[in-house]
Amino acid sequence: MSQQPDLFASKQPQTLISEDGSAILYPGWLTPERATLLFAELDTSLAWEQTHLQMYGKPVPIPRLNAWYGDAGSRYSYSGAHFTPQPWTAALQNLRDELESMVDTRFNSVLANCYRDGRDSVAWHSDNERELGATPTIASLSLGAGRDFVLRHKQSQRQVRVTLQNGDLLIMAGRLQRCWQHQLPKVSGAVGRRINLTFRRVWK
Ligand SMILES: O=C(O)CCC(=O)C(=O)O
Ligand SMILES: [Fe+2]
Repeated sequence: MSQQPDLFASKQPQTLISEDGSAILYPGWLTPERATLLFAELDTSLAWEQTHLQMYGKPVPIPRLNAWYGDAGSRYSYSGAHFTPQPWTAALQNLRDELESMVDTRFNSVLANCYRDGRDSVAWHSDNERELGATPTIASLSLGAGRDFVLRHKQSQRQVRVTLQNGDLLIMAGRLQRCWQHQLPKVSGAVGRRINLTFRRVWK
């Protein structure tokens, strides 16, 4: 018997984590057509930079490109590097408005990451900088190549792994950044370019 294609079920939100914070996945939040257009636009138009972090007094390039956009004054620091946001582009502002009508949060900034290939990655971390507040709601939109994203509970070490695909939205909220870490591991073999946008609220 052939399997019924999962046309509608796959569009239902999936609760990945509901204890010690929440992580909810909205598969295909953007249609593949819109996601692919948006990927191409952001890839060529955002002010991508190579950030260096100081490690034992030496500048070390992080394994991805990034760009920071937001309201004036939403200054953000991250592992000792300071970012002053670029003003919103029309595309990013439209997305922010759509996301704000979905979740009960005002986002005043967005961190864009570009993973050029499988060697680019994000190491284990929590988005727990003070200026995000104790229980930040973070909206993470994935565009381009699918990549695995892993969450790990700080105490129990329990892991939750999900492949984030073109157009998928992940909402992380509540105590998630206090109780869990996350990473985007490197992958061997050919993998395409990926852009991730994390919309955040930075408290001044
Ligand atoms: O690229 C991703 O999906 C995650 C990025 C991330 O964790 C971050 O920028 O804090
Ligand atoms: Fe993160």
